[in-house]
Amino acid sequence: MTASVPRQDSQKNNGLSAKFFHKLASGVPGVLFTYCLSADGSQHWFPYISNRVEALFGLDPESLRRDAEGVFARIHPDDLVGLEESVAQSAADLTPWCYRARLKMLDGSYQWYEAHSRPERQEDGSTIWYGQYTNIQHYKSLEQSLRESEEEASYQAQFQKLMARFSADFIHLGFGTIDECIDKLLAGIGGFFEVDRAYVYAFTDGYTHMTNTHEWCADGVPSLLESQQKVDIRNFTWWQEQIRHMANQDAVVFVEDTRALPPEALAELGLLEEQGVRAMICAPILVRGQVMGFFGVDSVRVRSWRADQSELMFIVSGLLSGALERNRLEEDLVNQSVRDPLTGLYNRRYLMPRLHEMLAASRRHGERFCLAMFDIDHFKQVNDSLGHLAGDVILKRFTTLLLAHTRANDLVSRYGGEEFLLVFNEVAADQEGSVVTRILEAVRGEYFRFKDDQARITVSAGVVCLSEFQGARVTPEILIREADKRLYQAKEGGRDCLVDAGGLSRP
Ligand SMILES: Nc1nc2c(ncn2[C@@H]2O[C@H](COP(=O)(O)OP(=O)(O)OP(=O)(O)O)[C@@H](O)[C@H]2O)c(=O)[nH]1
Repeated sequence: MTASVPRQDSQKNNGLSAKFFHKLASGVPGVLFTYCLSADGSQHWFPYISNRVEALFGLDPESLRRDAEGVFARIHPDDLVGLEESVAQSAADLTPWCYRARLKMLDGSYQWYEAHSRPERQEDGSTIWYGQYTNIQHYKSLEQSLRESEEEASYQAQFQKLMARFSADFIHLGFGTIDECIDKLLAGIGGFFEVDRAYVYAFTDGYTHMTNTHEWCADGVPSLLESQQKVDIRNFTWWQEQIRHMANQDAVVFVEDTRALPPEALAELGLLEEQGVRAMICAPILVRGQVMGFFGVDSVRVRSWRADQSELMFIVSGLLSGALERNRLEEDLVNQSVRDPLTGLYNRRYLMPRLHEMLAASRRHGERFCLAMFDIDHFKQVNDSLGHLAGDVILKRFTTLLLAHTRANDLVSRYGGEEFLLVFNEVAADQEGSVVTRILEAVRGEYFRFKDDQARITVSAGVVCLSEFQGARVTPEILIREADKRLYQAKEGGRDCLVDAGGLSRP
């Protein structure tokens, strides 16, 4: 359809009716036309096209009567091939030609038009269509906004569904499963928001440091969890300001392009650049009214967040806040029931089931451990001479010494009044005493201060190890009874000493 040939006006002989027809055509909203395509498809023209084509597209009807190319040049490039194919098809089988395409208007914008026409074959083999095309932009816009609102409704519905699922997970949270639940939530939300990272951070008191506690990363996005432990944020001026906003105004931190951050965020920008973060949103996590941390999402590209993204972030951070608050309450309750309030050490209620578990594990895997029972010597005298409060201070100080001379995975508990029980992994043969010896020596060298008074105390210990029982079935009660018996022997032996399988020794 490239060549053009001058044509005679086929309606030349019909002056009167043509005049009438022009009037009629100028009254209808669309463009009326007859369109002719030569038999070989090489030439096309509009024998008639109503004058509105000039007002709408600035095209001269006269020249279109010779060559239709002017109209075709106005068709949106994405619609042109399909339109030409549909014309060829209609010419081949003489089915009505109906098509929707975008046309370039006088102001340069594209608007949707819909054409309806019927073809007729001419004697010379050419095809002529009689029809009209009308502007359907209004319907298209309506259709588009309908589609968008449907998509929006389905987005909202999916988000609600996701939240409902995670709320149920958090409500039925089993003890010790909160981390797993948070990880699942981050994965679900990260995927839904189509972000590169979703995470939870915890602040230290006074907002001096922050630690990444949970993280989800999209495929191929590197994890930051390990590098984001105890990050010193004291020099992050801008970030400190954001924390204040989160705390006071319940605000979210909303960043669509990190490079547009204000100049005072220079240090923060350095860190974000290092991490490859270009956009982020963070919402506060509040526990008991305090900002304890934040929930955030990152994008490695600049991002235009949804207008309601802040609200959605708040819904997620609210869910996290509730779950963390409840979890903390439960942990407090459990702690209160298994910890001694004076020293903070585990009590007997915690110790006994743990010992059962350790013995069962030892039967399965052959792990050995030892048990040392300590008792402060002449503690009654300390109480009597310095007072009960001074006695308490000594018990607390002795606890600190015990913890300082044991390892994190040793089990330290307050067994009774001034009796403490230490369970520690069996060390090399003949070395069992060394852990206990160190503690006895540390206590002996310590000045216990209370107001203006100071006291020196000693402790005695009875030590028993699992290996002594050579495979015989052992219970926690048997072990404790044996340790207690040896402790008594240590007291009998003059105190400030320990008794183990090898007998009494005084370090
Ligand atoms: N201050 C204080 N004293 C406690 C606490 N629990 C137990 N005691 C005291 O610890 C003392 C233990 O005394 P005894 O069992 O007679 O033994 P002891 O004086 O330490 O003598 P030996 O064990 O034989 O060296 C008692 O006076 C208890 O009242 C506590 O929580 N605080």
